[in-house]
Amino acid sequence: MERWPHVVAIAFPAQGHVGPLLKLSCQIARQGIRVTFVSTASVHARMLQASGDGDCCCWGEIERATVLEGMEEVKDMGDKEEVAETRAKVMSRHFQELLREMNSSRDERVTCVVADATIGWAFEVANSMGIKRAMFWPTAVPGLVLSLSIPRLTEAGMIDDCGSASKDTAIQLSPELPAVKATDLLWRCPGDQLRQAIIFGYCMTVNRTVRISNWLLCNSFYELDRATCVLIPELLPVGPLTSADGLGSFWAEDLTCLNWLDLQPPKSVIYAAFGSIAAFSQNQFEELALGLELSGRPFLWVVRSDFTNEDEIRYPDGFSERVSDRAKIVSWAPQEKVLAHPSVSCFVTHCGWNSTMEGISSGVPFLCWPYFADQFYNRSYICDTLKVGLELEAGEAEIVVSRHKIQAQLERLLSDAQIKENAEMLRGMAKRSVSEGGSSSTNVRHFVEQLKRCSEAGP
Ligand SMILES: O=c1ccn([C@@H]2O[C@H](COP(=O)(O)OP(=O)(O)O[C@H]3O[C@H](CO)[C@@H](O)[C@H](O)[C@H]3O)[C@@H](O)[C@H]2O)c(=O)[nH]1
Repeated sequence: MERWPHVVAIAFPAQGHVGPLLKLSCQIARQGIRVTFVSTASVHARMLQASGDGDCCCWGEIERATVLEGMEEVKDMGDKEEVAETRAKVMSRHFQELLREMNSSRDERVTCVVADATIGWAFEVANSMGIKRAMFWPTAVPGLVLSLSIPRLTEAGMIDDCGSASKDTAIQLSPELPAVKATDLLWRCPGDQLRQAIIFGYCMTVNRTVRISNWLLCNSFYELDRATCVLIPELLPVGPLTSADGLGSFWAEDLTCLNWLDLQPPKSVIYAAFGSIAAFSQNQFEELALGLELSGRPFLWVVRSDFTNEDEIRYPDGFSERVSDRAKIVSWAPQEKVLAHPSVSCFVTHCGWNSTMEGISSGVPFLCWPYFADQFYNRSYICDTLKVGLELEAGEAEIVVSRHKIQAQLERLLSDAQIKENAEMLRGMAKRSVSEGGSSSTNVRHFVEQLKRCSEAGP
């Protein structure tokens, strides 16, 4: 019987995880691999609804399958740990059933499970069924090295059982990389110990996941992360994972902002967007609004309906009228297209890794305002290592950043010629890595070739 490789991809059910894995899935599918993308029914429904006509170009090339949310079995919705554990248990059980069903009802057996590193259970399931495993690391590569170092750091007393470190801690992952500060630990969630415990728990499973994985993939490119890649030689950077067609978006993109951008002068617009999770206090939201106003420049601001901790979005008095001739506010933007637009001058960001890679791909300088977890490390990476941005926030969620600080940092950023030059250089490197023969596209090709060989060899 003729075999074709069949990859089953599954991500943690959140925008920042589903998006990049779906983009990778599409690349693999375009190279002749059969791909089934697995998520929860609600995630699939959101993506389909967001793409308007119920479909977007890549879905034609990949199949969809669903696993249960796990929410059905959660007893106490207020207990975040219980929610996380129950969901993992239920999803894992259903994922196993799904794989069994696929293996029994198709001519081709599943060749490989490609899964996000945050769902260690998917690797356990695939391992127990003798299916090959590719781990996808969704954030900055040094974060992977940091996660792999947890046992050593705990043993040396540098971090405690909750992943916290004393203020003056500096973790040297490699002589080539700046030391990781206590405030930049991947799992750090200021003011939310429970969330930190959950993320630290995910990071602790990474050692095991790496051990049982046949491939390690990440959303970066070799030239960007050379110093870290030498620490994990088997790592295959396959990024930046981008797609300009809104693939995998959970919200409908407001395309009117592209027409608005067309009307603005080149490199004039401040783009402010904080990913899919970050939520501001009302006070902080107002300072941001007033800081953008004080900049005196045109701005495009993404304000999700759940962007503040209040029931509804409330702008400062008179704000909307005062900025109406130079502001565009949308609830979800076609971010990659926006960042690539010639009118955009800089990116005010929470430093989510996808936003970081998308900003790097477009050569925009960053004004960094991290909110939780890997975003603190990404901020330092952007500002201190890559030198393509400035920071805005001191690292504690409860500290309000004033409108004047926002205005001052925007001015500094936009007049910094070196940052612009560095950003432009990275843009070129990112573009080369994904073009024909570039490091990332070669890595994807090698991965695909190996999958094809595996499938020829059989299970
Ligand atoms: O108006 C918008 C705003 C965002 N996006 C997209 O949404 C994604 C957001 O991803 P990311 O920047 O990584 O932010 P989060 O949604 O916050 O992602 C979570 O997942 C990431 C990957 O693990 C982590 O780096 C983050 O800290 C974590 O919060 C990106 O692809 C953006 O292009 C849009 O398309 N339109």
